[in-house]
Amino acid sequence: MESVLKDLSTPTGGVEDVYGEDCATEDQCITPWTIAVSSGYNLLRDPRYNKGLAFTERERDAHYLRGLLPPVISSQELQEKKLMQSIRQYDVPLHKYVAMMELEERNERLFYKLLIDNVEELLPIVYTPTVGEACQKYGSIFKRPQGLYISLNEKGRILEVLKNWPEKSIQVIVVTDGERILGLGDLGCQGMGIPVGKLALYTALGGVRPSACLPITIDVGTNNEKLLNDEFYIGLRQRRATGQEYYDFLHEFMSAVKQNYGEKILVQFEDFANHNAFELLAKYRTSHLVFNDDIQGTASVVLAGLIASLKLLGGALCDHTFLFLGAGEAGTGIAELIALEISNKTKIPVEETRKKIWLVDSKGLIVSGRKETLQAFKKPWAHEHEPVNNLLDAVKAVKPTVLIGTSGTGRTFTKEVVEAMACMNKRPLIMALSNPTSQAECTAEEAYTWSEGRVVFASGSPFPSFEYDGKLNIPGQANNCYIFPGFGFGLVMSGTIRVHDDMLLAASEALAAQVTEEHYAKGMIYPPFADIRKISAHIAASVAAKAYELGVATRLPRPADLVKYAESCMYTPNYRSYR
Ligand SMILES: O=C([O-])CC(=O)C(=O)O
Ligand SMILES: [Mg+2]
Repeated sequence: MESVLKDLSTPTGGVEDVYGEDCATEDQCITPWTIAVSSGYNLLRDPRYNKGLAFTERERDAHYLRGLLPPVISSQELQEKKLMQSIRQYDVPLHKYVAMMELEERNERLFYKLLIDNVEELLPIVYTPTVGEACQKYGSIFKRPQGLYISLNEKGRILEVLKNWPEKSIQVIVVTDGERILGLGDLGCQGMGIPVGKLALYTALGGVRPSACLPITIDVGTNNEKLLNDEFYIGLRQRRATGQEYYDFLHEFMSAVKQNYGEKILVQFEDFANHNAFELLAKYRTSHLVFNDDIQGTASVVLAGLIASLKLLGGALCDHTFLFLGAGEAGTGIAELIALEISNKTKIPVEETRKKIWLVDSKGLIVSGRKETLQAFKKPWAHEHEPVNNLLDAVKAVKPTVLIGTSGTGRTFTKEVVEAMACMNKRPLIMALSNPTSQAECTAEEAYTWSEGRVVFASGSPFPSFEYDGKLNIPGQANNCYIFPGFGFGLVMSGTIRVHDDMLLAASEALAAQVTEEHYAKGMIYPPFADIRKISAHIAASVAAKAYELGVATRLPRPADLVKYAESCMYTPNYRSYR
């Protein structure tokens, strides 16, 4: 076995063709792939094509289903109604999650139909916050593997592993190494719930075909002692590989992906730890189509909220002062995009526009005196100031109009902090972005109460509406899921080969433009999720337009109406008729 595998990974005759019959020379092994029409019992067990009781009489005859189903024929709408009823019967969100995952494995179109038609209700189940709990317990709830697992055991053979995935025309990969899952830390191999969840949203919110989506978890070990000692843990039982070993492995992965899928495959990095995320993005952004959701997606969604919020706060972006708690991927990513947007609008150099943006990390305000010991991604934010060692004092010193939490640590926007913001600003803007809900810097209720109803509030995970002094406040969900599905779809539909920061700005502006007067009246700075497919089409169109303008789009000629084109390319989950 060993020698065969070695031969396979270094083909001699057929160029770069590990399994293919066409190019392999006679001394090479090939895989006898077959393509078959699914019918009968197998058709009912193929989630892509199964329609359950919705198969028509004619289909039951033509596809050997007679007797395999009870006589009744249901519509997809009735199936949807039944499933929503059964999901609503579970009190525990994790049970709803498991029910949804089981549906995805049984009947893919019905899964997406439910998700699209009930997006506000089901997003918190298949996504934050419930997906966080699912990852923590992934080993116990694990039944059938989803996505592709690439562990250090596969070193030297990653291309082969990619070939084992049954779908060949992949357009989007979401990959994690599980080291920083939401604000929950290192969950190792169990981080798989995140790429799976993100890609479900690529399809439901963005319209990418499910078969074109590939979730991947790279397992280089975990430093989570609890998991290492958990008998149900599903990953490698070793501490994380680091340094050269880690980067070599990631490089093999990135090379194999490009070799297998070509130039136009989008790789979305998700929930990598700070110490790798910035480096990986910097390294691969010039050679691959890569997008870091935690740095760039979060930045784009927050900037959209800020642009929209100006209607409520007044002034232009350049008139505001920003303070962040948390100087990791999200914090510095958002800060940089704000600085870039202000610079573009005012023509002031970005080195200057950064000066209205301040960050606090675990050691206090980032100031020039700390420059020597700061990690590279924090250095641009080390402005002249005396040391300040806690958030409350930083608020008092910097006097921000906007306070943004990206620390991954819950309960850090205390009553004193919110009151200080409310004391200095008629309408303070506060964003508690850390996920899941347990890690939010404060709740919506706290923000509205402590500011006497004056705050404009948004959070990363959803909070319910809250009535203060007779007025209903609807908190925004400043989550990157507003952006990445439409953003990625825009790249895919235009055949774009590189991501440029201007595309992020285009996405922010497209999202902000979807907020209407009616929304503003309710204190909203994001449009409702119920409209997300339309929103995604607009984001996709703006991103594609920018890609064409920059000359990195390869789908030529450029469609004249990009919004219409986006809408026409989107996957819809309605059942298809079978001949
Ligand atoms: O997954 C989410 O809800 C947002 C996100 O990327 C993160 O928190 O890492
Ligand atoms: Mg993330």
